Amino acid sequence: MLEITHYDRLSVAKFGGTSVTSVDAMFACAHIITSDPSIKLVVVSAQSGMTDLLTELTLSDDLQQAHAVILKITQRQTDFINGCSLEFLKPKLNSIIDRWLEQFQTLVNNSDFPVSDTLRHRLLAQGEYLSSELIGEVLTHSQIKNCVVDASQLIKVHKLGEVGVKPDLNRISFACRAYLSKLSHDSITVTQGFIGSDVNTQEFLTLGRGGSDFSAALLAEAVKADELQLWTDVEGIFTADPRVVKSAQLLESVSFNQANRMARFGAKVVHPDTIAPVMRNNIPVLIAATKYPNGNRTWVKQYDTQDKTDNRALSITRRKSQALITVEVGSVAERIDPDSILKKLSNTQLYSDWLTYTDNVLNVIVNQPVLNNANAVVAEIEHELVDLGAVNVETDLSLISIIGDGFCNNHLLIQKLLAYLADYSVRNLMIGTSDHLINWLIPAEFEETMIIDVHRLLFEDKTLNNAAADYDLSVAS
Ligand SMILES: Nc1ncnc2c1ncn2[C@@H]1O[C@H](COP(=O)(O)OP(=O)(O)O)[C@@H](O)[C@H]1O
Ligand SMILES: N[C@@H](CC(=O)OP(=O)(O)O)C(=O)O
Repeated sequence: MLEITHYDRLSVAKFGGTSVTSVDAMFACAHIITSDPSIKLVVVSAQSGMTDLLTELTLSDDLQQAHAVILKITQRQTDFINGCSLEFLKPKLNSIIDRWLEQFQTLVNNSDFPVSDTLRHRLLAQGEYLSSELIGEVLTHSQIKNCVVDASQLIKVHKLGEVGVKPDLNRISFACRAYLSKLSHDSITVTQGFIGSDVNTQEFLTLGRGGSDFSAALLAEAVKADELQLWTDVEGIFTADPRVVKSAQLLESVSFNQANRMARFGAKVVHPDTIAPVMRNNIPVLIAATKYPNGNRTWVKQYDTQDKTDNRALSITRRKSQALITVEVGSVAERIDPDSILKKLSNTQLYSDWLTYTDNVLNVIVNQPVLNNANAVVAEIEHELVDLGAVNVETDLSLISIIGDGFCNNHLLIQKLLAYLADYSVRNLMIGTSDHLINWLIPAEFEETMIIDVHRLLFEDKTLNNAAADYDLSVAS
């Protein structure tokens, strides 16, 4: 295996959507890179809002609709240039945008609508291609020697049906090492998050919404980085989404396991697949705000002892747009093997990490947008079970989770939580399956009020804090 020997220390820094959304924000990224010579690999997302626009475009029924979205994208780039206060930089950035727009329009004009799956991936990826070229230019103006590399040449994956991708770690590692070993030690590499390609077919692929964190983690693993840095619009991981709970408190340090659970249960600040690659390699992760590079931050790292003994609730998270599929599997005499239903579900994008089977009723929570794409499967299950039981699908739910360690043994906390939840039509409350997670479903309309209230209960209520201490279980202060 090729060794990368010419760096004393190597960090991968990923800059999210808001960090590349204006020229000023890009200069803030440049400042961070200049201040930390260990940063050799930079991963960028699309400017915030761009992937939403590109998604809208991929859903166009015809070229006319697609052109209406192109107009919005063009306006966005005009605003980007107008927001640049450095006149000398404008022509360079303008020429990058013009070239990109021309290629983008050609791609759209040659497309058939509705777009094919292959084309959908290619269109979705264009936001990252643009932002990487733009930031490359800003870095050059900041005297940072850099080279922009196409991530589809680095992030090699296996396409899993229509469902997703599985990274090929050996191929990613080989591609990254081959590339970095040729790079001079005073140059950094800029690449796109969110983008990859199939190892066998070379088919162009994207990694799913928010997937740039995952790209950065895979690259950190591939080059055996000393550190992964996720630069975003908040100072780290908080006790709740700070946009929802103004009094949310920053967590200075969380373990890989804790961060993994928070991400999986909806703390959007980290993509759910990010932690596995860094955890495998014990690579610490810094999460910090691009705007306040010297401000507070969260470290995600190996933390085994604390993990087991801390006994505290750490954060409250939510997964929006959830659907609950309830399948009545039938009476004991004539019941259908729930395995066959699970197999059906697992063959679709309806993959779920939350299911129960009790009293001949199978409950499965899935992401609603995915459910909408998989209606045929729901109909198929419904058809098979028509004589035996019913399939019911409830939509517009949110999955609220409390995540921590050992806090499920805090009797007073549980008592107060249940008393609070009693006033709501809570569904599928899960307590005690593990001592680090409690979660439940709630109609989306109650979600924000509930998060604010439960946050107050967990993290701001002094009585509960004292009671928790009585049980030798402290709630995060
Ligand atoms: N527990 C949490 N701690 C911090 N941020 C959170 C949490 N839960 C959700 N978020 C949201 O995550 C957002 C950052 O993620 P994202 O928008 O994907 O950033 P980026 O585009 O930089 O990758 C924050 O603006 C915040 O609203
Ligand atoms: N462009 C992608 C990738 C991404 O990770 O974005 P962000 O870092 O802004 O969450 C998306 O919007 O889903």
